[in-house]
Amino acid sequence: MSSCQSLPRFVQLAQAISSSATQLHEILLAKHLPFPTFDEDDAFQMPKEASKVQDVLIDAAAELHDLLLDPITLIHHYGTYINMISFQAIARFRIANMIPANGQASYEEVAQQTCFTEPVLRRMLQAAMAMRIFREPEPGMVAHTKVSKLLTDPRMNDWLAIPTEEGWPAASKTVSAYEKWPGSEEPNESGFSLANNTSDAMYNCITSPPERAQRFANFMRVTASSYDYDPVHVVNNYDWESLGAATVVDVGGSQGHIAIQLAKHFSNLKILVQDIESVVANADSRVPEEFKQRVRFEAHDFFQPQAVAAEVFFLRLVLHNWPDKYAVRILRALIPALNHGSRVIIMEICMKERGVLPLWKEKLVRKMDMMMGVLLNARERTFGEWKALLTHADPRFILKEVIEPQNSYLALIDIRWNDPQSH
Ligand SMILES: C[S@@+](CC[C@H](N)C(=O)[O-])C[C@H]1O[C@@H](n2cnc3c(N)ncnc32)[C@H](O)[C@@H]1O
Repeated sequence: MSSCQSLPRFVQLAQAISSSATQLHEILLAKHLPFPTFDEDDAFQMPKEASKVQDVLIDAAAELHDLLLDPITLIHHYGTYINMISFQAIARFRIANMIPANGQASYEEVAQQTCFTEPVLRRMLQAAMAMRIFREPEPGMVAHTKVSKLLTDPRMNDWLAIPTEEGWPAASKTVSAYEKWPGSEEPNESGFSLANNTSDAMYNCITSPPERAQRFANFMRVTASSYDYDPVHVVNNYDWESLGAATVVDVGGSQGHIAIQLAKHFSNLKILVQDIESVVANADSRVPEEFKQRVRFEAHDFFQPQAVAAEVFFLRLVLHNWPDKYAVRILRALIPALNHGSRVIIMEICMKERGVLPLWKEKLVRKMDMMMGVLLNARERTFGEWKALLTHADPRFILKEVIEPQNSYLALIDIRWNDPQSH
């Protein structure tokens, strides 16, 4: 865009969109891939080679959109609380399942399966249609788009239910929580705690009733299945091979989804997954027979001193759930098991300064950061904040390298324990 500085910004943006759209078209043609549509059976997936073009297209189109709005309409556009009403209705009543695949249902038929009158239901769904969720193939009728079709999967519906049933009430109390507990480092002093009128932190509160726990588990499963969180980034972006016959402790490793992938790709590795009792209780049954010798589970509270000797302690998506005071405790609890040169690998978002990421990705990362605050009074951290956290926990934690896989928000932060006195 630098060659056309004299042109007004909206023209520069339109030109960037035009040339990037041509590039994307050529990539898709060359690879015989389908073009994106909103059709319910749409099979489009952005090829990895097109990710730079995708960044330019989305950011330029969004900037053009924002640029052409007046300020009040712009604020109105980003004030998304109204959108949550349709999302909540759709998720709570499982409305996506009321529309037949490749068919249609009338507003009246759908309304009869909910608590809404037909006019209210129609308003809810027409607001959703403005966001590409459902469509009106003819007056009075509702059909799927690719977005609403996705929600027919019960796990995807739960994925939508968590922001509406848990996140939205908690978000509305978050400013009040920061006001009530300024500078708090307690996970139970959050918008979530206020919204639920509880002194429990989110993870303790969300375990009952069972349907609530199941809904949250499904939300986590869907989130973990997105490409950004794919275990492939753990496998491909660290030199596990060079560790030889090493033991890796996956601290807070849930039911072993990362451990199984490590065992599958690195036959010399043994992985011990530690998590809370209820999580690891039956986890062994999920491990394929061929890996059972090398993937084991242990109930261990990561605030208690680590007792297992290992070459590597791996913590993925653990510390971002905790305010600094607790993250420091989790790191210090590893110290009894660390020898000079032991590795601690943290896999987390490493927040960038503003403007480094394409804006559409920065928006997603900043939402994740805000969500950690809303739910757990926690946060995502920048490189500088990770470094400061480690030094605060103990200056013998030496940050060696930050590895940033392509197409993943999660970086691998490679740390060595530096204490020649330890064995
Ligand atoms: C966000 S999940 C991350 C799971 C996994 N590491 C991954 O990358 O998908 C955080 C994990 O920390 C576990 N956890 C929470 N409190 C814990 C504690 N006190 N001791 C051990 N694990 C805990 C949770 O059960 C959960 O599995």
